[in-house]
This record gives sequence, C-alpha cells and structure tokens, in this order.
Amino acid sequence: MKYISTRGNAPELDFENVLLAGLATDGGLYVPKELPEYSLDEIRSWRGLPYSELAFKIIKPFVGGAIEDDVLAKMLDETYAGFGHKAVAPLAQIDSSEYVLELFQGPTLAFKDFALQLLGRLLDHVLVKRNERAVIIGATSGDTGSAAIEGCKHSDHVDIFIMHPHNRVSEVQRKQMTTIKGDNVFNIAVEGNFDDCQRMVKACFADQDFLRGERRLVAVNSINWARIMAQIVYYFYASLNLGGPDREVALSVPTGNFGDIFAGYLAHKMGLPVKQLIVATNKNDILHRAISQNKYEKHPLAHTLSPSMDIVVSSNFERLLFDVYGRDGAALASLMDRMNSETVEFDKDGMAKVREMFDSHAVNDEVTCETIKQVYDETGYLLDPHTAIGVKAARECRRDATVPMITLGTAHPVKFAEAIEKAGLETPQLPHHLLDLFEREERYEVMENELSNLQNFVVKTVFGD
Ligand SMILES: Cc1ncc(COP(=O)(O)O)c(C=O)c1O
Ligand SMILES: N[C@@H](CCOP(=O)(O)O)C(=O)O
Repeated sequence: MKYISTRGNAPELDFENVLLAGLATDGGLYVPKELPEYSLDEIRSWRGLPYSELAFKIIKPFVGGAIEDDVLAKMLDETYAGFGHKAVAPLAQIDSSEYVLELFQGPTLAFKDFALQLLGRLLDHVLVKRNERAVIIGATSGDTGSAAIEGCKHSDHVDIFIMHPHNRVSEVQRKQMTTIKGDNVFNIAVEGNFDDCQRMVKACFADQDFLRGERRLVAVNSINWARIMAQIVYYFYASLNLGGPDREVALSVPTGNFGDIFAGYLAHKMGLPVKQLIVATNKNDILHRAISQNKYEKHPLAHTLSPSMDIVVSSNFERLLFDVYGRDGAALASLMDRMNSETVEFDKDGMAKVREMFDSHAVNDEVTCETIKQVYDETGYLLDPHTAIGVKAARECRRDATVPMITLGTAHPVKFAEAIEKAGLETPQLPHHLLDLFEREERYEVMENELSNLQNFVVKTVFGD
C-alpha cells in the first residue's frame, strides 16, 4: 500500500513511513493511493467476528506487509482487550431504529482510544525495530491528549508533549492528562484555543530543524493516517451488528477535526452500504455552513459545553476535498491557501457530490442540554454533550426512517459534568480505574501562545539545554 499527499508535492510513502511522517513535507495530509474495496459477499463473511479480528481484516491491507500478520493480530488483540466492554463498541438503542455506538469503553472514555491505543503499539514496534527515539507533539481540545498519553506512556522510545487550551477543557479531561505519571510525558496549557495548538503542531512539522536532526517528530493527531485507519473499523462493526451489509445504515458523527466522519466516508468507499453521513457540529459550525451553503468562512472560535469540538480549522476536511477536486494535488494546494485567508466557495459539482452522502446540522448549547435531558427522560440513557449533538443532528437530518440511524457516542458523560448539570441531571460516578482522579497530583506548564516557547521547551526537555 502506498500513500500520497493531498497537495501532490511530497514523496509517496509506505505504511511504516506514513506512520512516522505526520504532515507531508508539502504541508498536505497522507491518504492511500488506492483504497481496498470489498464486495457485499466479502463484508458479509465478516459477520460475527470479534472486534479485534474484524480490525485485522480491515487494517491489514493498509499496513501492507510492514508488520508481520501474527504481530499485527496480537497487537490488535491486546489493544481491544483493554476495553471495558466485551463487545468493545456496543450499540445502545435509544428509540426504535435509533442507536448510540458506544465508543467510550476504552481507558480514557472517548473514541480516541480506538486509534491511540493501537498507535502507541504501532509506533513502539516500529521505533524499536529502527532503534530510533521520537518526539511526539500533539494538540488536544480535551480527549486526544489523554488517549495519546495513555497509548504512548509505556514506550521507551518516545517523549510526548501535549498542548491543550488553558482553562478550556473539562476538569476531568485536564486531570486525565496531567496526572498521568511518566518521565516521558509533558503537558502544556497554552494561553490560546485548540486552533492555536494545532497550528503550532503543524508549524513544528514544517520546521523540524529545532530537533537538530537528532529526533524524529511524530504526530498523534488525526493528521496521522494511522488514526483514521483504525477508526474505519467500527463503522463496519456497527453495520454488521445491525444486519449490514444487507441493510444500509445512516450515521451521525459529532464532528470537530473531521477525522472520525472521514473514516466513515472511507468505510463507505470501501463497500459498506451507508445511506447518509451527518456532520453534527456545535456552535463552531464552519463545516455545517460549508456543506449546507457552500460557503467556507472562518468565524472566531466559540467556547461551548462540548469543548472537544471547539475547533474552527478542521484538518481532515482537506482529505475529503482532495477527492472532491479529483485528487488533483496542485488544485488542492492552491485551494488550501485560499481557505487560509479568504471566504471560499467550492466547486459546485463537487459540492453536489458531497451532498449526495453528507448532511449537516449545528446544535447550540441550549439544545444540546435539552437533548441530553429529553433522551434521559425518555430512556434513562445519559448522553455526553458531544453525542447529544450527534443525536439531535440525526433527528433533524434523517432521510429515511426505515434505515437504522447510528449516532457515534464519542465520549462518556462523566467527562462533562458542566453540561450534564446544566441539563438538570446528575453526573455519574467516575469508573473504577479513575475513582481517585481528583486526588491525583497534576503536572503541567502554562505557556504563552508562541511557537518559539514551545520549541524551546521541547529542546530543553529533550536535549537538556
Ligand atoms: C468527544 C468528541 N466528540 C467528537 C469529536 C470530533 O471528532 P473529529 O475531530 O474526529 O471530528 C471529538 C474530537 O475530536 C471528541 O473528543
Ligand atoms: N477533539 C480532539 C481534537 C483533536 O483532534 P484529532 O482527532 O485530530 O486528534 C480532542 O479532543 O483533542
């Protein structure tokens, strides 16, 4: 399997190098040159497989021989054995033909664990083989951070630096990151927002000289292709558990950086029958406006009760646009330049194609809380605010009531007490492994929103000067 950059001006890479690359050298994102496609018969033959075995079927072609089959299979077994539910990604029914795919059964209680528990193992395997040590720099609006640290903390081959927006993640999210012990783990609270943190990550990739050629820089955000790859699996799993591929499903995805829903789009392109994909956003609704009005216009970032989706610049939208623009890297590079600095209208035929599959809806804080309350009153099921946005968008955008609607349950409600309390409900107890979270000692640096500060901190920490 070969990978190419969305901006058409970076070397083609194999899986091992794409795993280690982060951003492409031309500033683009890596995507598979060709996607594996499956017939309905093949997909049907995967019915009943345990999660890790299904993951092996789907992930193996993307890895393309870079890791021996038995090693990959063992890695996948170990990854998903650590989840708190035997089904790994169970479906909860909240109405007739309406489901929540619970992606929060992993150690940090958010969907990020699906990819980051695996990414930590993949990176360790490859770095040990190469006898290399890497620096990870990541940005989080709350969930990627703890999942990445949890996934990588055992590796002797990485130092991991995670930036979060100061005072803009929930208390549980912050403590989940900042209380993880490890000599190789460094948390930074940036006086800025998630976009600022993500911009600094990308700037570090564009200027790696600060690591003096002595360390490789690796990404744990969804700019890293391996993140998307691992997230494709649960779309197949959910569908197969609801009668797929002989029955279509509709999917509503709480969306911020567009990584999760992009994985769903790829699952569909690989052969999974999908009726519609719903981009569910909070007040940071640039993607909803882009899809519904064909107008890509940046508004200032708003702080909401669904902080993990407080994102304006959605990195993975570029991967979808690459397809929309006929996989023309040069055209996309100039489009991305324009999207940086001006309001953009996309190619009309391309947008029409996007709308064949995608719908979108934006949900404000008030409606988010109303939805949490309504679903709780109707069913006793407690949604976290991100999932509630997905459920609301699903109900607004549903095209066909006979097609099962699955909302991706992206986080556990225990992480978002403020929203749950504003909905007039009680936050549940932390799960057993986090019961003493509030007593654990925190460790993080507060830092101005300045690239040089970040780079100096990394250099001082890694090289000691
Ligand atoms: C709980 C939660 N829901 C939804 C999202 C949005 O996912 P994506 O960024 O892949 O669009 C995130 C963050 O990424 C998240 O942490
Ligand atoms: N919502 C994320 C933001 C980072 O997105 P990623 O999927 O690119 O890592 C978070 O919670 O950190």
